[in-house]
Amino acid sequence: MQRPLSTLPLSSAVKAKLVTAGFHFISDLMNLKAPQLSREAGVSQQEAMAVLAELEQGVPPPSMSALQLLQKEAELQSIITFCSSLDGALGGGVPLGKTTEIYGVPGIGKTQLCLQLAVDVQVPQCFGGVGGEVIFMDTEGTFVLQRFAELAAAAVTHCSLLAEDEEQRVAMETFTVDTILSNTYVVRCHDYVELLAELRLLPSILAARPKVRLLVMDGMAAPFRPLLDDLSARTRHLGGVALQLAAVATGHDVAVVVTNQMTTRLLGGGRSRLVPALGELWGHALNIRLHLHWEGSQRLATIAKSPAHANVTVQYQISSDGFRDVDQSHAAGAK
Ligand SMILES: Nc1ncnc2c1ncn2[C@@H]1O[C@H](COP(=O)(O)OP(=O)(O)OP(=O)(O)O)[C@@H](O)[C@H]1O
Repeated sequence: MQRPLSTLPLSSAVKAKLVTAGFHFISDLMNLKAPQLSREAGVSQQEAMAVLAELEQGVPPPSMSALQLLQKEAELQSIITFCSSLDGALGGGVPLGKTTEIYGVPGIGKTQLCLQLAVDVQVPQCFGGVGGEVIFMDTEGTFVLQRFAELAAAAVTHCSLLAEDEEQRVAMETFTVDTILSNTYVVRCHDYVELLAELRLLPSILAARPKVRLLVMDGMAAPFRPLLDDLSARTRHLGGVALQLAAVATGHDVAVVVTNQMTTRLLGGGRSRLVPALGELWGHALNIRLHLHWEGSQRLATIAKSPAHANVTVQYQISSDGFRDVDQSHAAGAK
């Protein structure tokens, strides 16, 4: 596990300069001398020497007992996907407090699932939801308002049909398309600089909006494409992003969901295969990876990585109402 620079007792101005220059972990600084650090991070020689002196001192990492971790895990809820077979495979849905990546080929339904989750996170608690709000970071203009409103309307209709007691009928008064739209905060990021800046603001945004339970980052690879010629900077930035997302997930009990595209990896001998973009290190940094793919004309979701669940594959479809089970005789999710 890499130690973040934020654990060092440095001034926030120096930390900000280091992060802007792409230094996020103690290991990023390990083999640097003060003049190089000063040059690369835009800090004074004195500040660079102070940073390196702190590294030598070492700081004990924060810790939590296994029992505390177990209690925290037990309290964490999940966001239902409205596809009961996927919820079952994930142990109840997309978990709060964890980072989840959805990857797959274009058109397979990554954005549709993100939009669906952005609606579902707002399902009232008395229907089995978490009654939260959502921040949707959109890097490629994929947040299509009309489609989102369509999914919201379908979810509202679904829940209103299920409402059977007074508590649920009262909850429906504030679970409307309008409230879903007004509890969805859309942030458009055009490049990695904007994205990194937004991420740095996230802790204060989340402090101001304590009901946010889902952070979606749709299109993780796109902003970093310009850095393909500078792989070490890209790796450093991605490492920092993964760390910030993990901190948001655990520190604010938020489900962090990112989407990733596929890229071609050459295997030699003229052979190639499709793999998730952004590399192995990125993949290791996330808690759960969900692979959406085709089998003939059938859409499948496979849990490619999870610390707690088997690598199960389930079928799903995208209907006009949204992300759903193939067998509609299954419950659609909310209870
Ligand atoms: N109203 C709808 N009714 C049924 N299916 C729809 C509807 N809207 C979108 N879809 C399906 O969703 C697909 C698009 O999915 P989505 O945009 O989530 O793909 P993606 O995996 O995010 O792709 P990319 O990597 O290109 O962004 C469409 O090709 C279509 O099959």
